[in-house]
Amino acid sequence: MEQEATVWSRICGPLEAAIGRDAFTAWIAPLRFRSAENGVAQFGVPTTFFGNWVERNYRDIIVGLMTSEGVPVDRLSFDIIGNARPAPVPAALSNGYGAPAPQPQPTPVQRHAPALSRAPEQAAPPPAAAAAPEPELPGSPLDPRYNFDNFVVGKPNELAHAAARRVAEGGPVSFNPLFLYGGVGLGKTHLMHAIALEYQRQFPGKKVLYLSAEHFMYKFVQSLRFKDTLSFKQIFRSVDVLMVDDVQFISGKGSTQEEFFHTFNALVEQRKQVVISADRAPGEIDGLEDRIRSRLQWGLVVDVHPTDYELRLGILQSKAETHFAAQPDVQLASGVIEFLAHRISSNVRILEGALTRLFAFAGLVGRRIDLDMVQECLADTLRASDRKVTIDEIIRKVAEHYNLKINDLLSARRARSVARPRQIAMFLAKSLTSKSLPEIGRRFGGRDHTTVIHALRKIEELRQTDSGLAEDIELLRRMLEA
Ligand SMILES: Nc1ncnc2c1ncn2[C@@H]1O[C@H](COP(=O)(O)OP(=O)(O)OP(=O)(O)O)[C@@H](O)[C@H]1O
Repeated sequence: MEQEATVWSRICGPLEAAIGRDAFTAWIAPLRFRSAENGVAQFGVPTTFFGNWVERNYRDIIVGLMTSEGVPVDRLSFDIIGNARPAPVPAALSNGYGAPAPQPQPTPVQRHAPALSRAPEQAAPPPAAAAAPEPELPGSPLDPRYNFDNFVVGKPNELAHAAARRVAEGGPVSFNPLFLYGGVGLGKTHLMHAIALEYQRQFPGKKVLYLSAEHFMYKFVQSLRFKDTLSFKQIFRSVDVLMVDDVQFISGKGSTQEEFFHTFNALVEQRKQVVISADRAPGEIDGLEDRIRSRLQWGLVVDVHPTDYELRLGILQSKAETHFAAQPDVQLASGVIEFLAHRISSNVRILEGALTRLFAFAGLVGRRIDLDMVQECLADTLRASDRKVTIDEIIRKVAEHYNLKINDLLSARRARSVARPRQIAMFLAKSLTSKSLPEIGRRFGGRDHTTVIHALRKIEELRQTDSGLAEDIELLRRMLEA
C-alpha cells in the first residue's frame, strides 16, 4: 500500500505537467488516494459529480501513468469524502498529492474544487456520531508543495517573502491588508498558499480561507441565485484570515466589488488579517472603485519583482533536487542549469516547466540531460524567450530610427515629428511586450493609460492608409525581434 501511495505521489508531477496547473489544482489535487488493488485505483472525492468528471476526463492518463510506474490498474473507483475532512499529506510523501496519512487531522481549510456546488442528492451522509458540523468554508484547494520551505528567496522577492512570513506567524496584525502584486508566474500564489498552510499548521483551531477572486464571485453569485446572501456574509465574515488571489478579476464587476468591499471592511474592523494578490498595484487596476482602491492601499503593498539570474539559478537548483528525488538515475550535465537561468527569464512557471520536460524526456529516452538535449527538447521555449523585448529597447530603437533623442520621446512635446514616433513606440510596446497600458504610459514620461489607448488606435488606423508608416513599423518590429 505504501508503495502504491508513493507511486501516486510520484505520478502527480507528470500528471500536472500533462493537464496543466489549473485543471490539476481543480480536479486532481482534491483527490484522496486510498489504494490500488486488483487493477482498481480507489480515491476519495468530494461529490459523485466530481468522481464522474475525473473518470470521464482523466481516467486514461491516470491509468496509463500508474501502470507505467509499475502499479497496473485499468479502472478508477471513487467514494465520497463528503463533509469528512480530507486526510493531510503524510510527511514522508510531502509532495502532497493526497496520499493517505497515518493520523488524519482536522483542517480548517477546505479543499473542495472551486466552482462546484454539491447537489443535495450528492451530499455525503453525516459521519457517525457527528458533532455539529462546522459551516463549510468555500475555499479553493491548497497545494501542499507551495510552502515556505520550497520557496526560494532572492533580492526580487525578499520583501514579499518577509511580509508573508510575518503574516503566517500570526500575532498582532501589523499591516492589513497585505497586498502582493507582480507579473505572471513570479510566485504570488505560491506565497499565498504558504501563508495559509503555515498559519493553519500553527493555529489549527483558526479558520483560514483562501480562494481566487473568481471563486469569490462565483460564490457570491450563487448566494444571490439561491437568495442566501446572509449565510454568504456570515461565512466570509467569520474567518480569521481571508486570502483572495488575483483580485484584479473583480474590477468592473459591480455588485461583487461591492460585496468584497464590505467583507473586507468587516474583517479589517475585527482586526482579522486579509491578504490579497493581483497582477498589478492597486492604483493600476482599472475599473476598481476608488474607495476599494484606497482601502487596498491601507496596508502593506509589496511588489514581487521579476526574477534576476541568481534567483532563477536558486529556483532551478531547488526544483532539480526535487526531480532527482523522484528520478535518481537521471544525470544532469554541468552548465545546463546556468544556461536555462540565463535564457529563460520571463517567468518561473516556464522555467519550472522547462526543467520538468527535460527530466521527463531524460527518463523516457534514458539519456543524460545536456545542452544538446536542451536545444532539442526546448526549442519552442527558447525561441519564445529569445523574442523578449523590453520597453527601453523599443524606445531606443524608435528614437534611433527617427533620429530623435530618447528624451524627446519621453517629453511632453506634441510636434508631430515627435508625437508620431512616440505613438509608434507605444504601439510596439503593446504588441511586443506583456506590459499593461498603465505601465506603458508610465514608461513614456508618466502618461495616462488613456493616452496609450489613443496612440494604439491612431497607429492602427494609420497603418491601413499610410504604407510608409506600416513599413517603418514592420522594419522596427523585425529589428527588435532579431
Ligand atoms: N521563489 C520561488 N521559489 C520556488 N518556486 C517558485 C518561486 N517563484 C515562483 N515559483 C514557482 O513558479 C510557479 C508559478 O508561481 P505562482 O503560481 O505562484 O505565480 P503567480 O505569481 O501567482 O502567477 P499568476 O499570476 O500567473 O498566477 C509555481 O510553480 C511556483 O511554485
